[in-house]
Amino acid sequence: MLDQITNLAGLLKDPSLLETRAYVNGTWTDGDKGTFDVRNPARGDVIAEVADLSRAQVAQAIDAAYAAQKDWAQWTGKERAKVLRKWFDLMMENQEDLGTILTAEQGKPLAEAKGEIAYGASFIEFFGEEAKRIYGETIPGHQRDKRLMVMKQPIGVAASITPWNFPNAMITRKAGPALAAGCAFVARPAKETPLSAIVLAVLAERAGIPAGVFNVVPSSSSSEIGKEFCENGKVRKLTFTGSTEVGRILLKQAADQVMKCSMELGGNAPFIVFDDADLDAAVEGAIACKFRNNGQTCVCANRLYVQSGVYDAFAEKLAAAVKKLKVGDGLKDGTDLGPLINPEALEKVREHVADAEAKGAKVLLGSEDPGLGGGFCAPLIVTGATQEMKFATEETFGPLAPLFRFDTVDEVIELANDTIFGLASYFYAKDLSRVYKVAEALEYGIVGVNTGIISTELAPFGGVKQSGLGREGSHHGIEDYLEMKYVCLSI
Ligand SMILES: NC(=O)c1ccc[n+]([C@@H]2O[C@H](COP(=O)([O-])OP(=O)(O)OC[C@H]3O[C@@H](n4cnc5c(N)ncnc54)[C@H](O)[C@@H]3O)[C@@H](O)[C@H]2O)c1
Ligand SMILES: O=C[C@H](O)CS(=O)(=O)O
Repeated sequence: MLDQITNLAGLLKDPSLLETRAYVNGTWTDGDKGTFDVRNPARGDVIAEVADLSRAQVAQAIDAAYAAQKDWAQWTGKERAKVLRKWFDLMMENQEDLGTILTAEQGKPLAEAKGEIAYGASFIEFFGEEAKRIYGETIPGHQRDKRLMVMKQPIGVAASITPWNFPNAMITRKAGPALAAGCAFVARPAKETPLSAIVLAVLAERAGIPAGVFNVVPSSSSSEIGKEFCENGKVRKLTFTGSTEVGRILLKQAADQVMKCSMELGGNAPFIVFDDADLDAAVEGAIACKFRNNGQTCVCANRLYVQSGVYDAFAEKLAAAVKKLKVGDGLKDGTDLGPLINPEALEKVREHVADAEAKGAKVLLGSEDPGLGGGFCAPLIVTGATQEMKFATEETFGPLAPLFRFDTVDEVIELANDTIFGLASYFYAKDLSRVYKVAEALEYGIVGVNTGIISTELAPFGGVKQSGLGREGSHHGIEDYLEMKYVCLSI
């Protein structure tokens, strides 16, 4: 039987990091709607009661951000860089506690949670440095008395809506460039995982980020808060990470104000193993890519295409590796796979397996129940997968690896691109000509070649087709929070 978390603060080196109120204009604030429960997905027990803000309170946070942004934009890039560096330092000094809070509310193994804290903090570090490099330009005039300039200026108030699967990094990947650019930020985290967002505000306050510049507005309501973000005239930027379905809703709502939007949406990643691949490396990459966060990432392999000549060998090697994965409580040492976020997520995995079996697939591994109850699921491998099965077009978002067979390069490119999504893709091959041609032919924003992990703050992360708009990370990432102003000077 799994232990209950009866006192989350008692698990922390610094219990004061566990805050449950909202952070608005530098003030810790209760919710007009009372509180909502945050549950640990491993056990289902309530670990915190968090302030439930009303739409009116969120409007007040937007007002505060609008007022604070004027002064924040006057800070030099170097001054902003200094407080962002302090924020980064505090995240890393408290990495263990932030990881424990994250695992308690999201379920992922503590080692992964601590890894997310470092990954999330890296965006604050990187964009703090970029704050000093927001360059304009001068352009030779079109007439002798004209001097042309381009200025880069902060867009204003940025409103953020983020998912539960990376409750730290999906916020910092936005707040980093936003604050570095001189914007103010209002974050509405997922109701499943608000604690990781709130503790970012605790550390922002300690770092000296001015009141009103970074605000966290937890709420059990999602659509009402989304409408406030889209309809409030003081919001200049909507930055969303989540499903394509919700992204569409928000884009339609934001259209009324022609609001600038960044969209990091759903995926359906192909993972292709060619017959000249290093199979052991491909298995290692498939484990990392498919089962990170229990398959609950936007860039997880959703479809594994294996060339006929190596299909059986790859399936055998993958099964041997998957059998070693330990399912259990994320707070316990040695756990590789925690629980899924909720019972509905487990049901979707079961639905995809049942659909595949009904259409002729075979469950190679993972049919047994891990016997832990709750949202725990044994990692699964299915063989005989075909494009007619649900997981060919829908994100499974769970620990299910369907193996598709293919014969030719042209065939697998067509299969891999046969989706409305275009976020991440992966393939393993050695022939240089094949590597270059396949990387060019895949219709995705991200291509991993001989690797299953592509995530870094140094690179532009984002999708094409219905996987999103814009990029997060890299020097490109700050452009989404800047406006370009052309000045024509007559002398
Ligand atoms: N591209 C990326 O970087 C990226 C990263 C992580 C997750 N995702 C995607 O997110 C999805 C999983 O996360 P999820 O289940 O939280 O997604 P979701 O779209 O259901 O929810 C995302 C956020 O939007 C909020 N929301 C839901 N409906 C809303 C509405 N009508 N108006 C305003 N806000 C609303 C939710 O409360 C949550 O905070 C997957 O599709 C995954 O691929 C994408
Ligand atoms: O779920 C999607 C995140 O963007 C995952 S990561 O950025 O690859 O860690």
